[in-house]
Amino acid sequence: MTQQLPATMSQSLFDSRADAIADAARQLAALGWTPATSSNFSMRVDDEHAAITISGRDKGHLGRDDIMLIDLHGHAVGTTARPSAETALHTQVYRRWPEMTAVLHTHSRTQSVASRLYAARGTIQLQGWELQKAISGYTSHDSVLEIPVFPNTQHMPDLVAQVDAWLDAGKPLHAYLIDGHGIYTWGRDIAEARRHLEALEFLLECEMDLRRLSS
Ligand SMILES: CSC[C@@H](O)[C@@H](O)C(=O)COP(=O)(O)O
Ligand SMILES: [Zn+2]
Repeated sequence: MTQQLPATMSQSLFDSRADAIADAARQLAALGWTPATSSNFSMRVDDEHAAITISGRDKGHLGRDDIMLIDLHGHAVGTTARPSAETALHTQVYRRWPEMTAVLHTHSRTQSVASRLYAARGTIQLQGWELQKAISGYTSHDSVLEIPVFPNTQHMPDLVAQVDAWLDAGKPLHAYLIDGHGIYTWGRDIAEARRHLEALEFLLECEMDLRRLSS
């Protein structure tokens, strides 16, 4: 793949983002959270651009050539490659929160099963778990951490609209599940996004264990 960069963007900047995405993806794939080419990952590069995984690639074996540049409206920049089918969900985060620089989307079994279990309710309310404090802004296990579960659709504008509606209602949002699909979360840097993802995976496992053991 040939990736032409804008004149104002250095190759080393783009490469550092591509390498960080590939590293994170490899580690998440090793955990079994990106089966069968699923999942997608991105990082902000500057105020107008992000680096994102090319659609359909094996996320456990990404190299620089599997990452491409887009603008914050999801258009390819300097390449004919096709960005992730779910690019609109990444650019939505970058447009809404200038401080966010990484978006991670995975398809673990836990995320997938939890999304189905709680889809009818439309939300998972986590409370009482110490690990809630791994989510930025949460300082106590006592607070309620609410993760919405949106219906799945192949039509990205509908998903984007559901996320917008949640935020426009003034509700906090650090992550969301999509029914039968997976999870999206983000962070001010990729380490924060990973911390959110790992904490949420753990919290969803705990909730489902509790449900299983108390039924
Ligand atoms: C391989 S099925 C999963 C896809 O439909 C999609 O949900 C996904 O996560 C990966 O899509 P991609 O276009 O590679 O970013
Ligand atoms: Zn997906």
